[in-house]
Amino acid sequence: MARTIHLEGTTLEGGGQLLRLATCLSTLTSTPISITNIRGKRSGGGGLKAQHLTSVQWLGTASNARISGAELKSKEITFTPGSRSTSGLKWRNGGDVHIKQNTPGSVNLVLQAVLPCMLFANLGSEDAEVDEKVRVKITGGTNVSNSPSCDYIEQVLVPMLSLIGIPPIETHIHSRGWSQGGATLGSVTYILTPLRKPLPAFQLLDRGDVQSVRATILAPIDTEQQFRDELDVMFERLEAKIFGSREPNVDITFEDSKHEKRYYLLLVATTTTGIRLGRDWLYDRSMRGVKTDTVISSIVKKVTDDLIEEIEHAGCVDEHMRDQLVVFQALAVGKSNVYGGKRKEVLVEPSLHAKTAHWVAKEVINVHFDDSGGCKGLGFGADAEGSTEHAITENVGEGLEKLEITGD
Ligand SMILES: Nc1ncnc2c1ncn2[C@@H]1O[C@H](COP(=O)(O)OP(=O)(O)OP(=O)(O)O)[C@@H](O)[C@H]1O
Repeated sequence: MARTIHLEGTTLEGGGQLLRLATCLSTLTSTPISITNIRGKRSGGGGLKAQHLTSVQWLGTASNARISGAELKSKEITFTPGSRSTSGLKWRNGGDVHIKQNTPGSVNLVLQAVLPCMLFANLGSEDAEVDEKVRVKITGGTNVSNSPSCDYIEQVLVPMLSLIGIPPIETHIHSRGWSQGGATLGSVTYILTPLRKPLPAFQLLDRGDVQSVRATILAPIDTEQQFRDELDVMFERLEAKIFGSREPNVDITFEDSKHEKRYYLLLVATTTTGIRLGRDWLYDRSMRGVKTDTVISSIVKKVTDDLIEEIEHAGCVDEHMRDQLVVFQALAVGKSNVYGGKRKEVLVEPSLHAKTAHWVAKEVINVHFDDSGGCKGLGFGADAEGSTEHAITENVGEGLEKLEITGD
């Protein structure tokens, strides 16, 4: 049995992402891990919330893991996946999966934890029904502060994953789940195709020019015109900064959020090389008491300012995408490079989330990220032709198709 790798949960960002990435890599590579002081840098004492517990339990069931400490508020877990040569990974690709939370915990943070497992798990398995698509329905929050929204996943993450060689993923939002304006549960189904071959190294080095911008507004219906007007004025003012000498191409869509406290704006720039840069904002507590007019103009200003910053550094990833690609760099075959851009001639530093992901990948699977964002990946599945190292059994894990976590 491999030695258990210990991770201190207060390291760097010290939030839930450390736990998600560590358990995901542990599951795929059958590496036992323990984590102490989980989410130790978060207010309220840290520990597992429903969203984190959901991910850990799904991955634990998929890998037939022995887990201790998997309960709400727990600050410490050990996660020992079953050895592949004996029990194998129980997750078999294909079919329907429903992961249900009864709180509006971010569905996309659950997706962040389970997606690499669903994409990579069957590499090297001779029996794998690799042609079968996986339809994963996740219940919870679709628009939650400090996490990717479903709109961001659909318009930014999925196209970026396609660029690096992941088969296209369909997004079907059935209903919105909000963390603002009273807790509301929503659900979304992602339809994905598991990888047939190890993921080759990828190079995201050429940003290209911005050729279009899409604005997605979710807000009370009576604010539609004001939102559109504010955006029109803003785009006119910033035209040269966004499009340079190109013809401006802006598309605005509006959806009624059906609640006076639910405002969300996402701006996505698409470049000539297919790169997507996204920035968004969800109305939150910090804006309570602020008048509607001011709410709208502040959101429009904040999100456009953030997008301009992303455009000006000329890198191939926005701040949030950078850490979300780390797991794919870490598992790919060969050295993948992701250019993060420059500010005042100096390379943009990886965010704390990205640095944390680099650290977790180094600790759990011993891959190293250099200062410019390059990483020679593990080559997951590349040595598995005919071997059992990354192969899995045919069994479908009991309980994987339907997982329900209750509690806060
Ligand atoms: N606006 C956003 N758009 C896209 N992705 C985002 C956005 N905000 C945060 N993220 C991503 O969501 C993840 C958040 O990780 P983090 O550890 O902060 O989450 P968490 O599980 O909610 O933890 P905690 O509750 O401990 O903060 C990161 O991958 C980050 O890049």
